[in-house]
Amino acid sequence: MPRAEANPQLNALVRSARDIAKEVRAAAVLMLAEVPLDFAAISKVFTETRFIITSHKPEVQEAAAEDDLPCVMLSHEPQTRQVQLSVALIEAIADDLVPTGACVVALYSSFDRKDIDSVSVISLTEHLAKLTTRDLQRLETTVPLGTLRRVVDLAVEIGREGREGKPVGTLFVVGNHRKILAMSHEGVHDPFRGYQKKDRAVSNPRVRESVKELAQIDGAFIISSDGYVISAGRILDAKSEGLTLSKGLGARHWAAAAISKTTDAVAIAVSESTGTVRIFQGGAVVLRIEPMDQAMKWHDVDTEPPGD
Ligand SMILES: Nc1ncnc2c1ncn2[C@@H]1O[C@H](COP(=O)(O)OP(=O)(O)OP(=O)(O)O)[C@@H](O)[C@H]1O
Repeated sequence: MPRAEANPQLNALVRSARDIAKEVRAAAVLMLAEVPLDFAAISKVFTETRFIITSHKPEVQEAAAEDDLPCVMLSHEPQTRQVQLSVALIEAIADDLVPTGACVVALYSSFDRKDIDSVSVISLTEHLAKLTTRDLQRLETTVPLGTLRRVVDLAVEIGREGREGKPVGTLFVVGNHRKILAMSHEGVHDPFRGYQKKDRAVSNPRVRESVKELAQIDGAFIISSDGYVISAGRILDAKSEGLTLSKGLGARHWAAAAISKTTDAVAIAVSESTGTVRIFQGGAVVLRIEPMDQAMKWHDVDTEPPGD
């Protein structure tokens, strides 16, 4: 495959990235590339640090594969560089290419459309605490963003705080609630039965507290698209045949994958053992959020992506 020539600017930036990575003990150097470069030659500079390519361009992904280098594939959507880097880092963690808490040096183009012109040092702990609304928007779900964001926030809080010093795991299924009810059965007597609608809104702080308390019971919370708790303690009956999940994920995560495969609902699982929140869509993990020490902040991205 033909490769773009490396110019002196790129060579200088690559060497700087290598030196910075060494200085800050970065776990990897991540290059967000727009055109296929001679990645094999560039990787020779990184003798002590892992070199990862990321791109939404198929020709760049092919070039990385040809050069035998790890590549995080981005989907083709108009996004800001910041969002592309966020997504790439989340995916790199999910693929076990870099550990959470690590530091990564990123090489990308921010002022120029194609030529790499910038180097950033990104601390993954701080970075991942700043999920952008677009991280959720890109999921393209029928569930309104407001509902999704509230439930994800709740899940992250449960994963981070647990209850009375004990870790707590739980499961939320959001959207298409009639179908989800039909595809599940009562595990415990529904603690929300008989409550008025306003006392079941996930936007209500009192309801959020109840959900956190009830997260300790077995089964899943079923949440409607418009953000009301429909039921709690439901055992999902969807079959997990034909699905693949990472090693170490148990029954709760298989149930989340299965229900998101058989319906267009979004399943959000909080792991009891690690506090990690995984968002499932179409039978697979589409977003993974590691537990943070500090509260997660949502950042709206208003800048427009650079044109193609
Ligand atoms: N089909 C299901 N529907 C709803 N909840 C389920 C289902 N299967 C399991 N669970 C819930 O998952 C809990 C724990 O299961 P398990 O430990 O196997 O899950 P896991 O995926 O390993 O998650 P964790 O990381 O939290 O341990 C059960 O106690 C139950 O509350």
